[in-house]
Amino acid sequence: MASRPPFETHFSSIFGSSFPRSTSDEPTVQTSGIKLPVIDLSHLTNGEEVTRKRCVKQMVEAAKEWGFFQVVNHGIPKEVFEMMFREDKKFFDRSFNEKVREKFSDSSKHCYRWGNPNATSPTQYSFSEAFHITLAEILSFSDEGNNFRRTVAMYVQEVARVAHMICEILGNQVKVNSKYFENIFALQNSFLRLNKYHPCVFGSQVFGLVPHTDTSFITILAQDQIGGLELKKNGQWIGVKPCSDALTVNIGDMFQALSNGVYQSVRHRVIPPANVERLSIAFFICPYQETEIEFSGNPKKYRRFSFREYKEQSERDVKETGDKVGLSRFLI
Ligand SMILES: O=C(O)CCC(=O)C(=O)O
Ligand SMILES: [Fe+2]
Repeated sequence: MASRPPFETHFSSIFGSSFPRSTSDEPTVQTSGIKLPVIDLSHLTNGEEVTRKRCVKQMVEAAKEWGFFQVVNHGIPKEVFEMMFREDKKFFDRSFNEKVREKFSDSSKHCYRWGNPNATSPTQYSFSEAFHITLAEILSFSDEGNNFRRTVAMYVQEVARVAHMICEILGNQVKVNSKYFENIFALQNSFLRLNKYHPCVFGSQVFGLVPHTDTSFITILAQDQIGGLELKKNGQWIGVKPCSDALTVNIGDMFQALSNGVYQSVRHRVIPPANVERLSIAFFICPYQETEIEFSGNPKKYRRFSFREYKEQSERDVKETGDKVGLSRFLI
């Protein structure tokens, strides 16, 4: 049984096989000569105070200027990634029918996505499949005869430690109470998204994942060595080169709001691979539905809102416009 979703048939049934080329999202890609900041996390724990301060400064500057950075020496053993990617591959290798049919729990009806059934233009279509797991759901998985649950739980524990450290450091610089993230890090509303990207026969106008910002506080991404992630900086799309042993961290909308716009939740997208498949694993640190997001200083750039309100507004906007309007809706 084939594991690949029927992207081509689906895409052609919506748009036909020859569609007008769109110019709505610039294809400019600059990959050479620009390097994402790399933060060595061992400097936070092993170094002298001056080294630690320098490291914090680098991270804060990266969050302000890029909204993206890579972290190395994060202390997560290589085997943890190897095991997680093995389970990830096994999940996507199941037959397409099984993936569509599978319901892991009542609250996860939309846990498996492929393509985009609501796309009204080719540029809104993602040539990828994704599996969302909220951390609360992990415990409800059965682990009969496979290691999926155990591996995900182990992976999350490791990545959460790194995420917590980064959130606290970044929060500290923008007046966020040091206890703030302790509560969030019960992690029940954070989630993991496994992404699988497929080569696309329709050319470079179709994305692996459409341009978007993340709704999270931060997102921590592990990716294989294929590449394709791009971020927008000064109006240009820049490729994020995979770097073995590094995790990619990006600021999401919640941290942009909490920091009064100091940290940047930057648009990013994925270009489909040419003739191989690509896997990535994104861990989204999110508040609880009721958590109120508000900068604690003055003047405030955004009005106070709850995470639930933000998500509901985004869902309405996506339905009506095909895109999330995002934080500009909450400007004062
Ligand atoms: O796969 C990637 O490189 C990026 C994934 C991503 O942006 C997301 O899942 O929100
Ligand atoms: Fe993203």
